[in-house]
Amino acid sequence: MASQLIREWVGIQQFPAATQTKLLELLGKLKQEDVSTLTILVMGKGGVGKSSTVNSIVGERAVAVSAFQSEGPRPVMVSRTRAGFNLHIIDTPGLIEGGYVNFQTLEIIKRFLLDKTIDVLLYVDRLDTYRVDNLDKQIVKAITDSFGKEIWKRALVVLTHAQLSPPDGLEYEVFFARRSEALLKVVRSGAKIKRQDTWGANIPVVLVENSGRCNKNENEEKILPNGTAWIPNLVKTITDVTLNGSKAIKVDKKLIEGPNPNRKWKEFIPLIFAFQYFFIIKPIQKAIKNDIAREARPAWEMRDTGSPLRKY
Ligand SMILES: Nc1nc2c(ncn2[C@@H]2O[C@H](COP(=O)(O)OP(=O)(O)OP(=O)(O)O)[C@@H](O)[C@H]2O)c(=O)[nH]1
Repeated sequence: MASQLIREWVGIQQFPAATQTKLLELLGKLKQEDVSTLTILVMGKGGVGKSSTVNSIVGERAVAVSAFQSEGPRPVMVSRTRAGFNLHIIDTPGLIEGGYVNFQTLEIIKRFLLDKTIDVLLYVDRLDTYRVDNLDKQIVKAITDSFGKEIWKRALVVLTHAQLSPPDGLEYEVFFARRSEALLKVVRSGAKIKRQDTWGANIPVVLVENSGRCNKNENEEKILPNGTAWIPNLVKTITDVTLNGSKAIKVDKKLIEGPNPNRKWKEFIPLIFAFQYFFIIKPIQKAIKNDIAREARPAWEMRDTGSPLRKY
């Protein structure tokens, strides 16, 4: 990815001054930590606001947004550069079709990602959905089977449509906490993150409101109902995940064409059984046989008992 081919990140200038300052600070923090390129992968169901979130981050209409199923060519990578910092955001098609995970779409995404390194995964869903179901778990499982469980160390859950009035008179923060916990539970279970993997409890959940009708604060920044300016908050969380010490996910041929990255050790199971049989079980059996052969049989065992059950 030669930097001279990347378009200047002009969209940043359309953010209000307060947002621009915070974003430039965060980019400065990344550069300080020697991170000058960031590749963000955006995944989730169809129509949840993936493309809109990409556009919100770059500050321009870089990818097509549609209320109906998107027909634009995707996956697509939006690349922008600013003061020596390169930002790549990969928007992907929805992973569900006809009520099932579309594995063909997943294959297309994987091939598109070949030789790229995923720094951060944005797993997008909506805040204003009240239930999680098996399909949510299936998507998480499909992502995990494709890129390995480790991708969730580099993930944040993004909830769009965040400007809502919660149902049943629930307070906003209570509703947000419940929705987050329900989704995180699905993520932990779909990705088979164990209880002892404490990082699984710390996958951040971030709120987003892509609508043009989003409320603003006195600095003209788009805010959530709880007053948070959400664009700097989203970019700050992306920065935190990038710098959390876990490894970025390199998508190479082995990852794409090889076995499920979560099951690579399972291939060795027959070998382990063979090893146990030839080097542990067999020698023990031999030792027992030798022992029996060496043991002198007691005289009473050799005697004819004269039992009526004896066969001739
Ligand atoms: N009110 C509101 N509408 C949103 C938000 N995000 C997206 N939308 C709308 O939801 C619809 C779908 O948004 P997209 O960004 O195209 O969703 P997507 O996940 O990329 O959809 P696919 O292309 O089908 O995968 C569009 O009409 C958007 O305007 C949001 O945060 N709030």
